[in-house]
Amino acid sequence: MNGLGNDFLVWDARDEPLRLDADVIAKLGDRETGIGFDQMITVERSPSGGDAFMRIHNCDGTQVDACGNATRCVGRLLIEESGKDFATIETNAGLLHAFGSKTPRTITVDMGKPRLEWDQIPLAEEFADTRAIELQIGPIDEPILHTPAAVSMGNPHGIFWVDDIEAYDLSKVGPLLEHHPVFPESANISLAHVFAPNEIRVKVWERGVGLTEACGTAACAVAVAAARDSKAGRSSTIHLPGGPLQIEWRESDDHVLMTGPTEVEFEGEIDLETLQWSKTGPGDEVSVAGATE
Ligand SMILES: N[C@H](CCC[C@H](N)C(=O)O)C(=O)O
Repeated sequence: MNGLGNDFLVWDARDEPLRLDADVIAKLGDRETGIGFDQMITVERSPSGGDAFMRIHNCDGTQVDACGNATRCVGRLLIEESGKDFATIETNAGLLHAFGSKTPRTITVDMGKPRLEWDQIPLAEEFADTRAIELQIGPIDEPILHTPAAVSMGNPHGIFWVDDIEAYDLSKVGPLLEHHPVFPESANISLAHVFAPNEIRVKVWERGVGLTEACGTAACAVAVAAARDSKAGRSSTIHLPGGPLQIEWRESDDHVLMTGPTEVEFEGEIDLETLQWSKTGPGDEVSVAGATE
């Protein structure tokens, strides 16, 4: 499945628990020799009353606690399976609620509250104001990127405000920033440009993955960082390379709502001994226009 091109292997392990070690996940995630994905999502029985538990591994095999685009995809599967118009998904970052919409395959997820304190991101130092922390790369007198905002949506994000997201080689500076010592658990890195009222262009270097077409938690983090710093209102459209996500940082309860599309690319099966895999079923039918609805 994918959400705006951020793609996932979604494994239903509710009947038969699945335990894969990091190097098997990395092998499956390899786009040359494996199936290829940004994250592996394992859907498990929820021990505490959710419709399911969602386990997330980046394609480097690291387990992480939040993945917005995948939450929409799992939400869609659970909603279609149950016939209800909502689903509750338990994650290590908390219980999330997914809601269907009148547009097929478009799902809204309540991603919960952003974490904004230095030790919640987490950051290695006690920054009083996480809207702009001391961090820069490049020549001291002419830094390439500097003073990012820091937000957690259950995973760490560093957000650099720029005037042109294409003016930087994110594949080069991304890894430096992802593993910068100021982020003790590394971080997902976004370049963000507010190009119109409540319209923000974003490009993401994802922790444990690299450049992706989209990142739902980054979209949430950028929208919150912009609102906190009066660069946008509490509702904004985040334009990622793979397409737009609508984000609302709700005033009443501080929750962040993310709305966007989902797509099933194909169904398949994998022999876990040989890691051979094959397609066994189609994905979403593609509309005449060639784009999925
Ligand atoms: N693509 C995911 C984010 C994965 C974050 C992961 N790269 C991490 O290490 O936190 C999303 O849609 O939110």
